[in-house]
Amino acid sequence: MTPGTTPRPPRPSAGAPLPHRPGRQPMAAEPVVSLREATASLGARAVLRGVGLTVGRGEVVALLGANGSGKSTTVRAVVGQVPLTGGSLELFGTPLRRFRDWSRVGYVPQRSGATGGVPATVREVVASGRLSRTGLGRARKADRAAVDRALELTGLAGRARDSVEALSGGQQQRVLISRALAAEPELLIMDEPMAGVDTGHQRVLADTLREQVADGVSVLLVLHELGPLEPLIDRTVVLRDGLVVYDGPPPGQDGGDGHGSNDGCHPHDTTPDTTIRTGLLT
Ligand SMILES: Nc1ncnc2c1ncn2[C@@H]1O[C@H](COP(=O)(O)OP(=O)(O)OP(=O)(O)O)[C@@H](O)[C@H]1O
Repeated sequence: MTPGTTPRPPRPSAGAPLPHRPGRQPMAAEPVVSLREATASLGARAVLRGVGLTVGRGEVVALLGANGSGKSTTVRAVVGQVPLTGGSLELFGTPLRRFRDWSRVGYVPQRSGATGGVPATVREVVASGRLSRTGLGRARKADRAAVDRALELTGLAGRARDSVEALSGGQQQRVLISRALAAEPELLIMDEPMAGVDTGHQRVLADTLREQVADGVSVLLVLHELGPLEPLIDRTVVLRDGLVVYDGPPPGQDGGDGHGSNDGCHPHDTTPDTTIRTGLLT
């Protein structure tokens, strides 16, 4: 990704933590992610067939759906790793082709080794998340402090000097989350961040995410189940076969009519509960 050079704007103050946010409205501002009628192919397969997805400033959106429905491809398209064959994508109001400010975006890919086979310590991998801010320049005090904080937030401070290869799969996943947090992004995109993480650390990560959200960070998550993140989620978007089949409140936050709100962009033909369960279980 291209390191950004533009200084980031001041964040809104953190204020009180947000314990539960049913019915919370997205903040009025241009969306941080605006994907419209997106199509994309992998090999010969049309994987995204007209996906519309927005993430408002300060909003937490969960992307759900069955295996192969196109969730990872959608978020990979959002971070510029999968080219669109049609439709449009804007990040922070800027078309992707002109977007350079990647330090504003933290991305945790679907579970993969944290080192890519290169021997490195936990701290080195987490510090690499800072490169989008520092480039290849020397790490300054603020950079070192951001890395320390990212390590603490995921419970890895005590493992900072260890080789990543000596960590378990779930611990490596936490390294990748730390790496994304180290950049102090305004938009966090995480593809199944809880995969392989034990329940205790899932709660720690949920608390961490809650702090990020309270600090004004927008979040797009690929999830298979809402789990401990459920109270944080403003909106769920369900994909099926490369199309959005539901876009609205998560189950239990839909005001009781079972249909939730529709932003007019996406058809939804069944209740959130049914759709989400169907999306997850088919
Ligand atoms: N490199 C590839 N080449 C060809 N097809 C691919 C490739 N990667 C993914 N696909 C196909 O794209 C479709 C969507 O895959 P994607 O990984 O986006 O799904 P997903 O919803 O994230 O699934 P999961 O829940 O299993 O992670 C699948 O049918 C998959 O087979």
